[in-house]
Amino acid sequence: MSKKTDVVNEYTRVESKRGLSITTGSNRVKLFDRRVLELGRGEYGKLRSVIILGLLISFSYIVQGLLIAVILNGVFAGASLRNSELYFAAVALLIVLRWAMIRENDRIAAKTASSIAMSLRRRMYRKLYELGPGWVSTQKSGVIQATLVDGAEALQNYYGRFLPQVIVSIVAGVSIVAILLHVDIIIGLVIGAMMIAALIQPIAIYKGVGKGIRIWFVAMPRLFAEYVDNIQGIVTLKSFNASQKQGEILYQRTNDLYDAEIGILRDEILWSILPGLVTAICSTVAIIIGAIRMDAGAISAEGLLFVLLLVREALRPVTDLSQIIHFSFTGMGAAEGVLDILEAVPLAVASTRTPTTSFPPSFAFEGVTFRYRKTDAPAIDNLSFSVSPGEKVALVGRSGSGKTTVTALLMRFFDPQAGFVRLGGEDVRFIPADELHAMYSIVSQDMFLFHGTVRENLLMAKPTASQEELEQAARAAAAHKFITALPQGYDTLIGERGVRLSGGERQRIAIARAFLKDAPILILDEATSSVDVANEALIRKTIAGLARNRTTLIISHRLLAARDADRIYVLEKGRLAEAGTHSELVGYKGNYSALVRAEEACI
Ligand SMILES: Nc1ncnc2c1ncn2[C@@H]1O[C@H](COP(=O)(O)OP(=O)(O)OP(=O)(O)O)[C@@H](O)[C@H]1O
Repeated sequence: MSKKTDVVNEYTRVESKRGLSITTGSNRVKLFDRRVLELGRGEYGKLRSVIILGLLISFSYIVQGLLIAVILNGVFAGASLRNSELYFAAVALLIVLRWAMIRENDRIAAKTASSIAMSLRRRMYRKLYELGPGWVSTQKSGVIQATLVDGAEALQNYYGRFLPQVIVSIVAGVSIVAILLHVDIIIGLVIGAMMIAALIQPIAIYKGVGKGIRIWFVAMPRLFAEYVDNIQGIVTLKSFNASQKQGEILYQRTNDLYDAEIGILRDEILWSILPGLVTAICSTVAIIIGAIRMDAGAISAEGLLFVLLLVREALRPVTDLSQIIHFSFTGMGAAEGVLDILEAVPLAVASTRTPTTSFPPSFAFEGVTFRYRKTDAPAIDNLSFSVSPGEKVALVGRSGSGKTTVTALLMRFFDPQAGFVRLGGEDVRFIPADELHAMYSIVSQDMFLFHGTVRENLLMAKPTASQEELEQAARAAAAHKFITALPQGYDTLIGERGVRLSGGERQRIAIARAFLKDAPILILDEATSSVDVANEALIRKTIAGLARNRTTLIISHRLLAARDADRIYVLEKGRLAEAGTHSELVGYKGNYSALVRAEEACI
């Protein structure tokens, strides 16, 4: 498949997913869309000052035209220029006032536009948080970033500049036509019709530009996502010497973007020539019609003068609008990505039932079946198991057997297609997300440390913790010693993803966070997988302390970690294959004992 076909197909796929008219081949012109207008509902209050100033600026041009017509009428009537001094002063004052209003309008419009972008980003961020890791994991992080940054920026101009100008142009245009109709009905009608024609011409070339911009909004996030992937995976790329192949993909994505941009540029050149041409044609037609009407005795010479001065002003709102109409194309292109996020449906809102009556709580899966996507084989298949309050249970099984998916369902990042996940006997769907998440402390193989100090990363688990509490948790996690050896101790910056710490050190900070959170259920998902043998012994000891008085779920494909559990559940392709203690399962000679033999053979 050629590169260009590829991006167009991707574009078509995205468009068709969104049910846009463009895939039907109709290329329907859209400068407004109900969903996009509704999306900006919270922002419209901010536009009031921009619209009022815009109208004042437009009306200042009309009044200026009227004043000049009066002055010129006086001159033609043989009156002394001295009689017009007041009018000259009024024109000068108008020009100064308008200059001040234009400056103020630019300032307010820029401020309003960036406040809209900020507000859209906040809304998207809140929505992403509400959608949670389940939804986010189905998207490319680069695409989300591009939508948050570029999508919001394109829409800020749509709401902050294009929409106010539409209102100003309509009100000013209609007012001028009303005045012209009052002077002469034929001239009013002709100028009105020409104004509509002048407005339609940029929309007519929307077909090309609009589609180009929409393609750009597919090509750009794809390129961005590719860059993010490559930067995040730079170590892997280097170690596999795969940078050339990835470079070719990047080159292709850049070319897609280049093609889209060249297409837009080509249409834009045509579009930038047209407004001037249309203004010249309209003015000429107005002169001809005005002369004909004067010849027919319908209007006076003064009336014609007034009409000619007003025609220029009649076209100003239209040309002002043509100059920024591209904001509507980019806005509509960007809106789709923003709407994808804001209209995504989160899991149904929970009621406010109390999660559990006993501490530590029990939890259970009852006939749970879950597929990540409709067509996928189930990751969890009719799974039932329970964990009693304070019990330490291990979930083991081969890679891909569904262990981590069990955690995701417990945390309600996804809802199962069948069955129930219960916490303290309560269906997790009825427990408010905050309360549900407060029940778990998770230590997993890939704990995320944010760019910030050790202290900030620890406080995430308990923002009100004192230094003493931090140190107590760090000691319990065998982390205090290495933290104090860092250049600034607890105030040491540990960088994005904690890159300045070793895997074992990161893991111990994650365990300290779990100590601080002090939640009644502890989930250990391959908690010791990224540490060396000496550290593993240390961490296993700290984890044993952490598990005391908590309901604990140990997820591991290494059986050493599961050996001491009160009960072991063995998963096989998302189903429960065996259950029992270590000695019972070894004696049973099923999957578990096969895993034990395999592990012993490796050692
Ligand atoms: N986000 C996802 N989208 C689609 N399929 C997924 C996703 N995450 C996991 N799967 C699939 O679901 C199944 C269970 O995966 P899961 O990560 O729960 O297994 P696991 O037992 O924890 O594996 P491991 O021990 O390797 O971590 C696998 O077939 C996996 O490919």
